Formats: sequence, C-alpha cells, structure tokens
Amino acid sequence: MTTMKRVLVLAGDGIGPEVVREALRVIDWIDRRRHVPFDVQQGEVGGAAIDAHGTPLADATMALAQEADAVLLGAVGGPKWDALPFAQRPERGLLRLRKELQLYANLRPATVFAPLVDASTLKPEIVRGLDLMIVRELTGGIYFGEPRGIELLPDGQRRGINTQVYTTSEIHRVGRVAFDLARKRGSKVCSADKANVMESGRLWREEIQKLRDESYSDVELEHMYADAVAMELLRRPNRFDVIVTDNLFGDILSDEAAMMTGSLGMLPSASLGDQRADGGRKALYEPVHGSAPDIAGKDLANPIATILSLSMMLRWSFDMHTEADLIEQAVEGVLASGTRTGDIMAPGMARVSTTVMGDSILHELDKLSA
Ligand SMILES: NC(=O)c1ccc[n+]([C@@H]2O[C@H](COP(=O)([O-])OP(=O)(O)OC[C@H]3O[C@@H](n4cnc5c(N)ncnc54)[C@H](O)[C@@H]3O)[C@@H](O)[C@H]2O)c1
Ligand SMILES: CC(C)[C@H](C(=O)O)[C@@H](O)C(=O)O
Ligand SMILES: [Mg+2]
Repeated sequence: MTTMKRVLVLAGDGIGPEVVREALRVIDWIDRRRHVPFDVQQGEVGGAAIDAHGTPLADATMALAQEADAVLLGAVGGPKWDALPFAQRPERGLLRLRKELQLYANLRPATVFAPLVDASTLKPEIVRGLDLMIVRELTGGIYFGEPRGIELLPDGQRRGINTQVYTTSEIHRVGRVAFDLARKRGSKVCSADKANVMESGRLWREEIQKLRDESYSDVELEHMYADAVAMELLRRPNRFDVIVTDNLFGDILSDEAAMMTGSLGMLPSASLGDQRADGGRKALYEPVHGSAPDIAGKDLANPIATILSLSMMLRWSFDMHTEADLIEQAVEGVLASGTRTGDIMAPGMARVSTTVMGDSILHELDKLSA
C-alpha cells in the first residue's frame, strides 16, 4: 500500500507563492499520474505570517511542520517588513523552522544543465559538466551564537555583536553527512574554514580531519580557507566534489555556486535532520534564492529551483527516485527546447513566464511518461 505523503507547504513572500504554485502543480501531477497520494497542507511563514498572525512563524504552523513528513518553502522577506525589529523579521520564521526541526545539514547542489552552459557569466569551458554539492551547517555558528545584539556604549557609540561558536558534535554530525554523500559521488571532500584567524575554524578543521581519519579514510579530504574556496569556485569549479562548511560561509559560497548554474533561480536545497530508527527524518526543501521583490507579482520568476527542491524531497524524504529522475529529465528537456525565464534567457530562445515554464515542465513530464 502506498502511504500518504504529508507535506506542509509554506509559500512565504514575494515570488515565493508564484514558484511554489508551479511545484504544487507537479505534486498534483505525481499524485494523479503516478498514483502516489499526497496530503498537502498550507500555512504562512515570513511576512505573510506577520500579516496574518503578527509573528513570522505561528506556533500552530511550527507544530504542523513538526508533524509533516516534509516541508516545502518558497521564500521569505521583502521591503514591507525590513524596518521591523530583528526578532520579528520574516527571516526569523525560516531560522526558527531550521533550528526547531534541527535541520543541521543543508544540501545545496550546483549542477550545470548542459543546455544552460551559456547562461552562466563564466566561460562555458569553466562550468561545463559542473556537479558539486555544498553541505552547509545550518543550525549553529554565527547565525545562532550567543552573545548577540546591539548595545549602547558609554561614549554614545553602538556596538553590534555576533558570536561564532561550534561544538565537536555539531561539526561531526554535518561532517558525517558530507563524507557519506562523497562516498556516493566522487569520494572527495573539501572543508572550508578560516582556521588561520578563528579558533572555531581551527576546531572545525581538527574535528573534520579526526572524523575522516577515524571513520572515512577511504574519502579524500582537503582543507581550504573559505576565501580561497570562493576564488577557486570561479577559477576551476570542477575540481570540487563535496564542499562542507559552516553556516555563514555556506550561505555565501552557495550563492556564488548558484551563479555557475546560470541563475539563483536554478538552485534547489534540502535541509535535513537526523535519520530516525524508522528511516524517516525531519526535512525542509526550498530554493536557495530569496523573495526577489524586484520581480515579485509579475509572473517572471524562474520556478525551476523550487521544482528541483521538490525533486530533492522525493529523493530524500520519500525514496521516490524514479519520479525525482523524471522531474530532472523534464527540466533538462524544457531547457534543451529553448524555453527560458528571463534570468536564464539567451539570444534565440523563447522568454516565458513562470506559469508557462510550469506548463512546459508538466507537458514534458506527460511526454516522458507516455
Ligand atoms: N530562503 C529565503 O527565503 C531567502 C533567501 C535569500 C534571501 N531572502 C530574502 O529575500 C529578500 C530579497 O533578498 P535578495 O534580493 O538579496 O535576494 P533574492 O534571491 O531574493 O534576489 C537576488 C536577485 O536574484 C533574482 N532572483 C532570485 N530568485 C529568482 C528566480 N527564481 N527567478 C528569477 N530571478 C530570481 C532577483 O530578481 C534578484 O535580482 C530579502 O528579504 C532576503 O532576506 C530569503
Ligand atoms: C533568508 C536568510 C535567513 C537565509 C540565510 O541566510 O540562511 C538565506 O540567505 C538562505 O540562503 O537560505
Ligand atoms: Mg543565502
């Protein structure tokens, strides 16, 4: 018997609802055409939740996320809520979900689809065939460290404080995810830190090395400073297989990696917690991009990052590899046919809206499974 897949959908703000709408159509397609029943609930996060409930994530929505098999999120934030105090900003809703669901391993694959080789601002020979995975630590580091805040000094100046902090177990658990992934890929891990200037970076390096020596001696490990990784990503991105890094460096390096693929609108992500004894795990899937206020509400956004995030959900939460492969093939097929949203546009191609990109992917799915 096929069990019901319980998915909580939090579309969020800006282009969030537009890109999520297209992913929902793909869920509906799988439900109808592949006979896999989905139970989709919807809720608010970010600015939408502030407007509806006065908080970026209501406790009731948090409880729904705890109960769901997986969460699909669009994006949060926007100018309307930018002036709010820090603890009430839309982004806090997303950070609360990550922290309370203990989604410490954030997988951000950067893959260059062959038809998009020319969409990158880098030369085709640099990005062709790129297939790298950034594993970003997501529940620790400077994003959550204490003390934090803005304080007034006696001389009238203000001082902003954030604290970078990691423990051995936090480093080991995300390290394990990276090494396990590397074993299924090119067996190479690059760990990015600032061990030359930060104690937490030194600990990171020592503990990743210890983990590798004790449990993953078959995997090649190199350590690099995060700034050098930023440079190497532009110079020779294909040298990387899996990059494991902390919360802040991972945030920055994944936006950089996204641009290899042509656009932020192409990069999906999975945020995973520990695997339970029954094989399941808490998980949230979201595009790497934000709410893109500059193009919101205009049917211009690229929905592919969100649709590929759904494909990651099928793989990581539901073991539905055939359907995940189908979605990726459909995306590749649509790109090969020259259908493009504005962000991945190239001369001679057809510029389409968010909705038409969704239509095209559904049409391709129909063709592939005919
Ligand atoms: N996970 C998230 O929800 C998330 C991630 C990043 C930023 N944000 C928030 O989003 C807001 C805007 O941030 P930003 O402008 O720095 O980043 P952004 O990712 O929203 O936009 C950066 C640029 O990329 C373009 N872009 C992004 N996604 C696109 C898509 N799917 N299709 C086509 N073009 C796309 C935008 O038009 C913009 O020019 C802020 O409030 C920020 O905090 C949220
Ligand atoms: C919106 C923001 C909190 C978030 C982050 O910094 O983690 C975003 O940039 C991301 O990459 O998911
Ligand atoms: Mg980011």
